[in-house]
Amino acid sequence: MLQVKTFHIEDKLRKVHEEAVGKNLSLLMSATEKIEGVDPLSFFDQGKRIDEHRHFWKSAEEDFTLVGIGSAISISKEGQGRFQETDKELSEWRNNVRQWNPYDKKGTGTVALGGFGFRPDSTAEEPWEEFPNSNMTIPEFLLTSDEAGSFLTTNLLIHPDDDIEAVIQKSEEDKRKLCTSYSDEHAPVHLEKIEEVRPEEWKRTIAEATEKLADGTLSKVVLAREVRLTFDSAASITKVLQDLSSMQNSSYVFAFEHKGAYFVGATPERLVKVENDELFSACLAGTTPRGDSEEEDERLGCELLGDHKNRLEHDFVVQMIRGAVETYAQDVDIPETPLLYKLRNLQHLYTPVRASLKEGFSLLDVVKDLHPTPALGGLPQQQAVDYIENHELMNRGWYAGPIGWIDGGRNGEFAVAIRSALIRGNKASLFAGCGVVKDSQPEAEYEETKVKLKPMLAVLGGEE
Ligand SMILES: C=C(O[C@@H]1C=C(C(=O)O)C=C[C@H]1O)C(=O)O
Repeated sequence: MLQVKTFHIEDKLRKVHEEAVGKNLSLLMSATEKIEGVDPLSFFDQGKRIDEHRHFWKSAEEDFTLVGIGSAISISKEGQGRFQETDKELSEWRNNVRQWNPYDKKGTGTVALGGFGFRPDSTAEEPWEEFPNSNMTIPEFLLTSDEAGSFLTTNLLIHPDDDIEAVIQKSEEDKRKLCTSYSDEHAPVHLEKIEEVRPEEWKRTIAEATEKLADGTLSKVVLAREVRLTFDSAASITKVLQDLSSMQNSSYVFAFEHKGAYFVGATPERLVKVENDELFSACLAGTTPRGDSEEEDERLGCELLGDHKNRLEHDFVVQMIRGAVETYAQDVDIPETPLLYKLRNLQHLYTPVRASLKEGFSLLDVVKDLHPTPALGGLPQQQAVDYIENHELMNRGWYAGPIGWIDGGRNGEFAVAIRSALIRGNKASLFAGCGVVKDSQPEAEYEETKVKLKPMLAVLGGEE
């Protein structure tokens, strides 16, 4: 067992409980301590002994991991106001928190992790029955790891009628379990069946969309499809996260658990990040495969940079993101021409966005206006979203929605939940989509989605 240095928070808990009794009010307590020798994946794995509500987040560009176990505060909203209502409720809890956090570290303390479904109004349709429309959770136990070390935050909602000694004992036991390194073997799954959901019909929807696009009502629409897998046994999410982390460079690796179902993936696409009031977004649209040799890879990259159809798809995203960011930020810096963003199986056109967040706005304000960008929805936004609702052959649920975290100090990051799968026991649904413009070819788009499915397929027993 690893030796973990922790400070004890008993006295703090007793003090908060006394106050809760005195005021006859539930109070949120948050205490952050520095710990050593805890591996984030092990912490996640051990979390299943404590609560079936776990979150995992690894940043794409830096060594920064968050793991949340259990929930002190869980906020689920739906409808057009879901981002702002979530923001408001989080602020109310944070304004009233009894907090001990001697570290000035982003991603510690009352961090909320979670995500929002693609549509504001979608209900729990198959296969998303376990997932609320949106959920942001302040976990009971949060591990924050970066190159400077690891921090453990305990967030507990203390009620006046709690048996505080029992609460103290349980939280100490839970922490001990979480900080014990895992010994279980995590075997890969064996794939028994792959079922593409109506591939020929999907290609026909692409052809129909190009007709609609040719008449000018829509400029771009993103259409996705689903592939269903069956395994010989339940998939180990720890193993899936481990493999995604080692195989997928430049990608956010994530898992969100709700009632035994897991939304897992490795997405390359940042929606927006705010750190020290600096705002970063990214335009990612336009796709080609990686080459087998260096020369071929370079040739494919050059062709992508010069390809009219892909540049058009990409420019729609740049224009829209610029407009949304300018509302909330100043000194907006967006290069004129895109770069290449190279992943293991694919390369994308990529334009980074940098700006300064204006005072008085929060990360979720920006998320509300950015989502969905034309990289996931289309243009004009509402017509494209309605077109998707009426024509796509699957329920998006959280696929292509914003997922991420936000702390109490205006720092946080949201990515777009693509290259993802919903896993439940020995079954999984994988999702992948592509931007359709008037010149798109159904067969080429089908092939593109096949490559986009590879990262998840490869860690679920399929071929890469
Ligand atoms: C919709 C997806 O990817 C999006 C579509 C892209 C494209 O059409 O070129 C590229 C990156 C993503 O913005 C997906 O992977 O499911």
